[in-house]
Amino acid sequence: MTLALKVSDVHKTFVLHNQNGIRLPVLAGASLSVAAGECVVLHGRSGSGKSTLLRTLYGNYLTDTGRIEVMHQGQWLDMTQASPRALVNVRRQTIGWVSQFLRVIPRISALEVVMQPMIEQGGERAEARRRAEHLLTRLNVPEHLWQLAPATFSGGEQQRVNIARGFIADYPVLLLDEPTASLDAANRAVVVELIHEAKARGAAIVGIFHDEDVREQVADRLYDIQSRADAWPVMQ
Ligand SMILES: Nc1ncnc2c1ncn2[C@@H]1O[C@H](COP(=O)(O)OP(=O)(O)OP(=O)(O)O)[C@@H](O)[C@H]1O
Repeated sequence: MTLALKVSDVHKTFVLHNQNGIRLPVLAGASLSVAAGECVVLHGRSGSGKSTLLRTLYGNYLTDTGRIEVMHQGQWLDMTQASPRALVNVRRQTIGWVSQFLRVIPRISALEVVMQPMIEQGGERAEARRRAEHLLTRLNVPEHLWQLAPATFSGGEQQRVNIARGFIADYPVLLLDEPTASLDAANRAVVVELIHEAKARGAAIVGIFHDEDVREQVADRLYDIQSRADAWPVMQ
């Protein structure tokens, strides 16, 4: 078993500075390891901290304590101590993020939006284009939309463009934040296939899936988040 991600004793408290400095303790000693080719699904009641943990793994939130080590270009790198420059490099080469929301870039065509992560990794344009077209076809994004900027696309079309963008590059680690939310059954099935293919090539995946059916199809194991808010009252 080759580990790709090691999370040790991560604590995270939100401090609401504009609300009298109220402290919201959310993560209390989160610890998990994820191997290459494995999909771990975050599990817990609403508000238990699933999104917080996923965002923390991507370096979006600072931690109070703990380590988040990722195997990056042959070496372990602690994301909690990484410089902004290292973080950018990790996100370009090692950790992919797929959510249901597309950050729309004005005037850039859907095809270019999807190709971009692979080109940033140093991929050939022709190969990136071939893969992007293949993914957009699989995700049922009509061909007449490919040359248009996705700003005017429907919510579901934008979501599928974003999924194609998230799966085009072969990231060693993938973080999936409800990528199937509000997709129809046919497109949900495509995303499940993409996840199986990513696992088969050795991606280590951490995801949140509210759809139980999808969860059962992709999860190798569940990681139960023991919410700190269950144990601690909100403190000032
Ligand atoms: N940026 C933030 N600032 C302050 N509090 C936050 C922030 N993000 C999340 N929280 C709080 O942290 C707690 C956990 O939220 P989080 O979104 O991680 O839960 P979740 O398990 O993903 O919930 P759901 O299943 O409903 O999406 C909640 O009480 C939420 O209010």
